[in-house]
Amino acid sequence: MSSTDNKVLTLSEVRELADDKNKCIMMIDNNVYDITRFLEEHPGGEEVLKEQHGRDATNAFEDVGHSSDAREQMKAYKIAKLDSNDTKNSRPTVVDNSKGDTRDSSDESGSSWTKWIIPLVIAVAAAVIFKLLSKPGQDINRPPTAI
Ligand code: HEM
Repeated sequence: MSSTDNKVLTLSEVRELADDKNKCIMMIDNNVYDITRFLEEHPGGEEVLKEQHGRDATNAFEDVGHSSDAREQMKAYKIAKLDSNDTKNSRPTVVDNSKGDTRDSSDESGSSWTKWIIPLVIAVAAAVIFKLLSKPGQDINRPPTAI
């Protein structure tokens, strides 16, 4: 855990930070990043990042389909979380899974397991039904036992 884990910035504080045009500050998924140091290293180039300065770059970031390596890398540039009062307004174009709920990103793990649990249940049910149906013709070979 880094010291930035507990830091929270409001949208106006982020905007103040972004007044410094020599920096590159952006919000992705309700976290605030200072990626000034990363500009030159970014495989996608500096320009695309500079365009997002002071903005919510969640959509732009997701549209590229960044690798898990990229997601790992970005943690090093996180400076704070976005204040939960500001999370809705800052990402108006993002499809909001939490229906306006502004709890933190631990919600996401909740929604991701639901994606595979339904197919899993269906697969298990199908396997059980298949097993029941394919039991070698017990009823045919074995006469009913007299009581
Ligand atoms: C801290 C934030 C970011 C990090 C750490 C990061 C990192 C990376 C990395 C490692 C790659 C190489 C491909 C991959 O591994 O996915 C990449 C490619 C790229 N990134 Fe980013 N990125 C960040 C933010 C952004 C943003 C906000 C945008 C869009 C505005 C963007 C646009 C691109 C583009 C266009 C590519 C090139 C994709 C390609 O050539 O296939 N990145 N980024």
